[in-house]
Amino acid sequence: MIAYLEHFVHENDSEPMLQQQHEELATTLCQSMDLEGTIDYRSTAYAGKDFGGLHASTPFAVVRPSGSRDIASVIRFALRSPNLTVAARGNGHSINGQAMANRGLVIDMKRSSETVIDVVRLDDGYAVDVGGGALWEDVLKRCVSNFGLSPRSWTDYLGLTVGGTLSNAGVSGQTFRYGPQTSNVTELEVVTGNGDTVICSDAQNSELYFSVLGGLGQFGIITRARVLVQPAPNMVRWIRVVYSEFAEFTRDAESLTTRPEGESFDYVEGFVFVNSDDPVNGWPSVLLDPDQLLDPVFLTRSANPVLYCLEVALHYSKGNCSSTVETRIERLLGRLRFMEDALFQVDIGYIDFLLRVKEAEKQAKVNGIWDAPHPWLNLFVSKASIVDFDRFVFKKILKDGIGGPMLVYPIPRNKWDERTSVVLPDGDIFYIVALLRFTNPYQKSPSVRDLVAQNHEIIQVCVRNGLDFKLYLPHYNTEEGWKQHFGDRWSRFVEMKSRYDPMAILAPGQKIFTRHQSC
Ligand SMILES: Cc1cc2nc3c(=O)[nH]c(=O)nc-3n(C[C@H](O)[C@H](O)[C@H](O)COP(=O)(O)OP(=O)(O)OC[C@H]3O[C@@H](n4cnc5c(N)ncnc54)[C@H](O)[C@@H]3O)c2cc1C
Repeated sequence: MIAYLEHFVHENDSEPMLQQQHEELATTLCQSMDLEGTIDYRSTAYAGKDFGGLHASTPFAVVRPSGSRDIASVIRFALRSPNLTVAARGNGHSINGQAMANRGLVIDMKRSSETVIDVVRLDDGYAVDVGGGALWEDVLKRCVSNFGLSPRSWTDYLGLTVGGTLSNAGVSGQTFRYGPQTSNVTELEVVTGNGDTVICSDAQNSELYFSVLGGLGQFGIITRARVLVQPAPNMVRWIRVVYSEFAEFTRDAESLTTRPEGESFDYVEGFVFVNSDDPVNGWPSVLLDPDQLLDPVFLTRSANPVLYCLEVALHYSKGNCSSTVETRIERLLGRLRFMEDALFQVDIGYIDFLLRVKEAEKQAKVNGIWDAPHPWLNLFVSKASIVDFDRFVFKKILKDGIGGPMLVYPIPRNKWDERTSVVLPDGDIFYIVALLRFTNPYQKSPSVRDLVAQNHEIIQVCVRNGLDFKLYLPHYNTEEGWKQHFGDRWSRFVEMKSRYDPMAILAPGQKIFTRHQSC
């Protein structure tokens, strides 16, 4: 069987398979792997693309497993082959081909199961067990509607899978309080690159557990996660305030993200925008409600090329006394030094707040910019370097905007578990910087190649000026790049790889290791 497969993987480059051959192969492979799910050789094009739209590949086949047993079978099958690789594909929302397997097997995790959620009682609260392929959006809806519970730590956009974000970190405006999503699970079920299905946690198989969290899919495929939850509020006051000076913005943002619970908002983020009336990059991007009109007076308030918006939110319940909520918000806002009257706010349902990017997605799909390439760059920049980053990058290189959000907000390091595979810059506080570029296919705009080059320029400027930073959702093409990224944690990463995926079968699209050839 393996020899038969190799024939198709390697020798049939120029001869497309006939439909009958496809079907024969699918049936034979399904039997050989003993799959309960399906394998598809024809409708595979989607698995050779991703949200970034910068890379393409040709998977050999897409497997739609019925559960973790199928996933283990696929990995064991690949282990027996001379050089097959296996990529778990969450929702393919990576930028640089990380979920691809050129000529390998792509496991479509999103279709692996329905989002079935079981509540688990812990000593000090509750958690839910969810499949690795579940979309966070579905987890949210089911947790709230079935149990009145909600995960504590989110990403801004919820069309991402549980396994996909846990393989990176998963950050958003709640990270300052609860840590990234990798700090908000207590147990995982993982199918390793050896084909073993292992339950792991802090107390059980902890080496695998911490390697997998933020492990870029290198050690195993997450088939289930136990996610911490808490009672869900039903309303949110969503507020944006504007600063003309970076120092004041960072002072207030750092203060809000390091105060004890009860003395701050429930969500804190921030972004940089252009001091103009440009609808995408300028002041209009700060408005929270289409009915809010921009007062022209704001446009003349500051001579700075870019301004800073602090975005905060407070949870409350419809039953709360409105004057108590107002008093709390006034007290919290009263300690901030934003530009006078540059305050915008709306009340919104909790689920709508968490799904806020979905609205933008709908609009972007209509405009064609959702499906166009996204040369995004995400960084963690230490507090010690963020002023220089503002000076060199926001105020110079990006002073005209990027056609999308330029997020920047602080995170205390003590909310991260240093035993996971995620690497962070030094210091007690670092900033998340996300340059979320959108390119408009219908308008004259810089080429994607120029934007990728600008990302390289930003990285080079950071390196040349000695800024302390790490790439988030990292992407390197050379081993040297990865070694530098991991620094003194590289040898541990390599050791864990040799233990849990010794043939380097998993997540080849990360381009960290090369599949070992079997004889
Ligand atoms: C619109 C948008 C908004 C975003 N917002 C945020 C945000 O606010 N915060 C944030 O932190 N990130 C954000 N991201 C980035 C996102 O977290 C990552 O791109 C994530 O990898 C995408 O999830 P996915 O489920 O599509 O994974 P994929 O892109 O499909 O996979 C990512 C990597 O994880 C591996 N993988 C996937 N599933 C599993 C699994 N079950 N087990 C093991 N490995 C697996 C893949 O092989 C691949 O290497 C955003 C991305 C987009 C496109």
